[in-house]
Amino acid sequence: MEEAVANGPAPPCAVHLADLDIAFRLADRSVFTAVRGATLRVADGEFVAIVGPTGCGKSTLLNAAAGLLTPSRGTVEIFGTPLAGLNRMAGYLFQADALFPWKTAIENVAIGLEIAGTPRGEARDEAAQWLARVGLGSFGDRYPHMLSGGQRKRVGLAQVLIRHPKILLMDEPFGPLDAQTRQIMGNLLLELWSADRKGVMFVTHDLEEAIALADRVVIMSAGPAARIIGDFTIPLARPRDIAEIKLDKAFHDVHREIWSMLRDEVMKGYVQAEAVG
Ligand SMILES: Nc1ncnc2c1ncn2[C@@H]1O[C@H](COP(=O)(O)OP(=O)(O)OP(=O)(O)O)[C@@H](O)[C@H]1O
Repeated sequence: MEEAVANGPAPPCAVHLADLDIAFRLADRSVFTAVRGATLRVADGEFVAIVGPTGCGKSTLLNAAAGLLTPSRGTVEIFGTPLAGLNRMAGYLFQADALFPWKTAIENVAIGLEIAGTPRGEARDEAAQWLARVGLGSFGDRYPHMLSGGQRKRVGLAQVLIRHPKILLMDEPFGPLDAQTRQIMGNLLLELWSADRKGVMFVTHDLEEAIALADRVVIMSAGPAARIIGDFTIPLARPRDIAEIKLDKAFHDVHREIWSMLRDEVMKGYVQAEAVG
């Protein structure tokens, strides 16, 4: 039951995954249960990071929230409505670039609006504003291969945010970037998110990144049949600077607390990966 607040019932969660089992049928017809009994609520405007050992099921859980796969048990609700098909309230940012190589940066950012029916000139104007917001105001005419990895991520972020999704689903979005660029992108993400808070599910294997960004960090156990085994509120004030917050004593305290749980699962994850490999 949703918690009641002073002025009536609490508003529905942006994402509510309730008791999900997610299973895959393998080539030999056997069934592999990747996730079992996972329950996760992401409130509107809340930034939740999901961390766990490699291969535990983080992307699988995100894909269930995206409507890209159907759980074998349990329910997915988006703002209180059961999800049927693709989650059209969500914007996705994945590890791999999703830019069209034959379109310029500004065309890549504008395309979502154009497809939704916004006249081309208007879509371009808005795309130019978004490119400026992500620090690429003078790069609109460049094709993706003329941009650095970090710049392509900025274009990707603008491409998602221009459509004003109500929820952001992010799967290791800064994974391929070097450490400094990751920090810069993390700060940019926090700046944009703070200006217009949405519910965020952010998958990462990097506990430091998760703590620096999120309001809550959720820990998954090693698979198969991975479960959510920890849910930590991050007691760090905002606004945050990703580099500076990592020097904070409170950051170290919460990192130690979460890592004491995560460490064992990471070790199990490696043992299982070696056994399969
Ligand atoms: N389509 C599929 N068919 C069969 N098994 C799958 C499928 N997709 C994922 N899996 C398995 O489900 C488990 C969870 O995969 P998932 O990609 O969600 O893990 P992850 O935690 O995101 O991993 P990583 O941190 O390495 O990216 C893995 O054992 C994976 O091999």
